[in-house]
Amino acid sequence: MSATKKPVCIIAIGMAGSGKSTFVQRINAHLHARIPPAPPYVLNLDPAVTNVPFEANIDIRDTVDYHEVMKQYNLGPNGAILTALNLFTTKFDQVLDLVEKRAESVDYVIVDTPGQIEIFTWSASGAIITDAVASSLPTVIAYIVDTPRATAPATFMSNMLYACSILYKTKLPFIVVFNKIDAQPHDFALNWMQDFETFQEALATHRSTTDDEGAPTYMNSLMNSMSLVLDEFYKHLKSVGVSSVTGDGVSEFFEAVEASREEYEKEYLPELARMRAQREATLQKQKEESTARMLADLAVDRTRNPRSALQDRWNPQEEEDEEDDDGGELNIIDRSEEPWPGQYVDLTQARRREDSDMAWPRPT
Ligand SMILES: Nc1nc2c(ncn2[C@@H]2O[C@H](COP(=O)(O)OP(=O)(O)OP(=O)(O)O)[C@@H](O)[C@H]2O)c(=O)[nH]1
Repeated sequence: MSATKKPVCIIAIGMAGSGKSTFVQRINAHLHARIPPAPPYVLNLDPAVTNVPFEANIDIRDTVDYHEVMKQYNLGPNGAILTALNLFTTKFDQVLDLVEKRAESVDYVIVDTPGQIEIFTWSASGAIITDAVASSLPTVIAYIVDTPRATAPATFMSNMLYACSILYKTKLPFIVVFNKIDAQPHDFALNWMQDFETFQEALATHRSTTDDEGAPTYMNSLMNSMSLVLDEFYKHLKSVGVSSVTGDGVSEFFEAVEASREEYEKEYLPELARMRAQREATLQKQKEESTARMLADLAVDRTRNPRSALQDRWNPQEEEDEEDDDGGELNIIDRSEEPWPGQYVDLTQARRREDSDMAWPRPT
């Protein structure tokens, strides 16, 4: 790896049971088996997972105790996963520091995300982590699909709509990983993606897409329209078929990752720079507008009320006089340094104290 070449970060996202953890284990093993070995840097962001089938370099479970979060905040499982992720995100700068220290020696950083997909994809923490990683390393989303389950057109469509929403949210290079091809080859999915009419036929012949009288159901017509929308999304999509169990397709996956690195550099980075410049320009414009508004308000006030405006002007002489009065400093009084701090003095009983030079009034 050249000194300037940064590692690619692969963020593995997928519905529960899609085989995400098995996939992460498989690509981890694949990189270890390379000649020479290229062990990746692995992050586990799932606080609730009991067994991680791979050796994670950074594990959220070492930082946050998910069961303790449940108890302390009185939360259910999903709330606790989200809270654990939020807590971990507050320390994510340290994680990035550790990752950056390894940037010279690793080719890949792999991130496994919580099993409940929406906790990562639709939470502020997920967005913060993704943005933080993507602004320092070339980053690609690996969206894992359970291929045997996606043979039902409706499941396929909902998976693809989800993928599409993540793509539009992150704007990062995206690889759809059709997993479990040992159990179900993914050519049907490629067909559906290349030719939407084939998908519509599959929809029409699928039992649940017609009602009792044989007319297309609401879901059927919705999905027909959606497949037209998704057609555009499919055109820009990389997809590979993988078996996390046998290792089939893993090399093709890494070819897609390398292509994604180029895509990140050509498309995402300039876009990121453009967005940052735009954000700064907007902020600057807002600042200028609010200053101009304030000055305009002041001008109106002065025209309406010229006498008080005159009095309100800064007079350096006045300031000098004031400084003379109190030495120009705010005096902080520390009462604990008084001779008898906070002491109640009964004047009728007062006796002269040795260290006092005050003449106390005597009762008559
Ligand atoms: N046949 C086959 N089964 C697989 C493959 N990948 C994963 N599985 C199985 O799918 C099930 C789910 O796999 P996990 O890796 O636990 O899935 P996950 O998405 O991490 O699940 P969560 O822990 O809920 O996030 C397990 O029984 C795996 O053995 C594959 O490529 N082929």
